[in-house]
Amino acid sequence: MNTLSLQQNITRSWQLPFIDTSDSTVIVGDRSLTIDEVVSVARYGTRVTLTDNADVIKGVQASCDYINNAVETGQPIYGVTSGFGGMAHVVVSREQAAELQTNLIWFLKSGAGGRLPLADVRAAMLLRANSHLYGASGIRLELIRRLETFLNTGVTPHVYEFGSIGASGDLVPLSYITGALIGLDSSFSVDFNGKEMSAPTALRQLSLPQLQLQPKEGLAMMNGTSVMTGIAANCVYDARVLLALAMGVHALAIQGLYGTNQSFHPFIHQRKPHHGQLWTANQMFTLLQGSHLVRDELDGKHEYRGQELIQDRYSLRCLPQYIGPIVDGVLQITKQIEIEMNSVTDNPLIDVENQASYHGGNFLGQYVGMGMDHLRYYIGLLAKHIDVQIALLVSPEFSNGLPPSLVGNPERSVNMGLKGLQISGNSIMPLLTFYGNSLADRFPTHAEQFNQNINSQGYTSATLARRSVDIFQNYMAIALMFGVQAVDLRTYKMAGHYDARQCLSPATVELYTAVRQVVGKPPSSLRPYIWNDNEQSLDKHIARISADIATGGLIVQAVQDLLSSLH
Ligand SMILES: N[C@@H](Cc1ccc([N+](=O)[O-])cc1)C(=O)O
Repeated sequence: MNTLSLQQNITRSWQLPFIDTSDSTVIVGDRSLTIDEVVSVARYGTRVTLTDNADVIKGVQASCDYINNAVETGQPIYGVTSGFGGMAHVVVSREQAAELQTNLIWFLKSGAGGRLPLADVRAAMLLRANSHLYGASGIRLELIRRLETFLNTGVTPHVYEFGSIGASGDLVPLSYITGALIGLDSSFSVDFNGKEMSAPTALRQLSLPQLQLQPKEGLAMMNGTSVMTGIAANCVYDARVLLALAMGVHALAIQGLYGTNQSFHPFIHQRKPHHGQLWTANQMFTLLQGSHLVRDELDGKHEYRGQELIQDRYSLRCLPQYIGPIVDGVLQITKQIEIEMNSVTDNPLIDVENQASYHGGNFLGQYVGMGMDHLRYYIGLLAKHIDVQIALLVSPEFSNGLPPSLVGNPERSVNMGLKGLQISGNSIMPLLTFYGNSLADRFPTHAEQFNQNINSQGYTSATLARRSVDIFQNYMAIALMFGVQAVDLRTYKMAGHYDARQCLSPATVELYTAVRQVVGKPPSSLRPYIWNDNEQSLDKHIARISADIATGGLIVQAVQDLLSSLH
């Protein structure tokens, strides 16, 4: 594997500086964080403010008081007055209780591989602060405030891409965040708005002192699902954008193929009313409304069409039945990740009201592991569907008469059209279905002296989802290029010119125009998007479109209605 390009990919979503000059703020601690809020903080630097709810602040302090009292009175509590994991039988004295926490950072400092994207680490810090504000963790407000400061000043600890089995949550990744937060040692490093430096140096620049952890604080910081959940939140956001774009691509392909709108008739779908199927049919119905490039057969009529089939092939006709379960699945994952984001994920948990603490396992990231396994699986299924649509578009026997490989200028007989683009897409699609394989079921049974003997692999599943989303953005770029060229060529067949804006449905014009703008080729009645092969670099177009998708640019804005209806 080319590690350099992998490394570049891993760091692709870095956005610097992480400082938003607008006055919008995300409040943390009200137990209602959304994925959109996580993304706005993680990627676009929206400021964070800890809640000023007095009960919340009191609860945080009360959980610390409970721990201090337990240590003073010598009560046996896991990870406070005992050793960790499979060594939980070891008794830890009051005098060693603080050192136990710092030592936890040291022995967990064992990450490997490349670095997580900064935006994923920022999401993790936000979620860790949110979790701690429930007042069930025994961690000082001062430490939680430090997470707020890091986020608002653009200080992001370096975290490795390997190291967590997603069972005790993300022990190893969170040890890097914790070490940096307290400035434990110069071997902990951070990114300070684009500058690499040691954590103690960053603290000095922020005029913050190094901190000594108190009993339970190390465990509270490191025992949790916040890193995998942060990555997952960013990936779910991206996957929802890609799902909306897939709908847009299909709407372009159906118009390029001169498909019928009849298959999206509400009568059909009300008779099989799965939520996702209804959503998909309804959205496609709207996306095609008013188009001059579809067979308008909503009245229930159908005609013999010579050598063409009387009804469309399955990739068009069964689109709602195929995409429907994917929509339902993505919605389910969204709900589960948002619950995980607003959860307390450490152990033990302190019940201040009843002056008790409970040993449990909220750190097990199975919802994230399975959720990210499923997300990658759904991405693979979406890619497979787009692949067959492209295959129809390039084959005259299936395309209702488009030129082979969507050649623009047939007079130049060396033109081969989008042949290379299809091959490139064909190299990506199998990878996406491959990434759809599950990881949660492949776990080490003996992990950590058999203590963590059931584990989610949620962290690695989430980093794979990040990779799958990145690759899918490239594939989506290719699909959009096919869609745009196809509707131009269909427009020529129907209207004798190449400006598809005049024939497309109103709901797809914006997407079409956004793609033409992003690649720097405005629509024209005289030429389709691709006329001669040697007049553009297709690779540059792929790069521009996928960068626009990754950063929520014009192309994403063009499917905003679809996105906001996805619930
Ligand atoms: N998540 C573990 C805590 C833990 C287990 C193991 C380790 N460790 O490093 O082996 C650390 C912390 C629990 O609460 O039981």
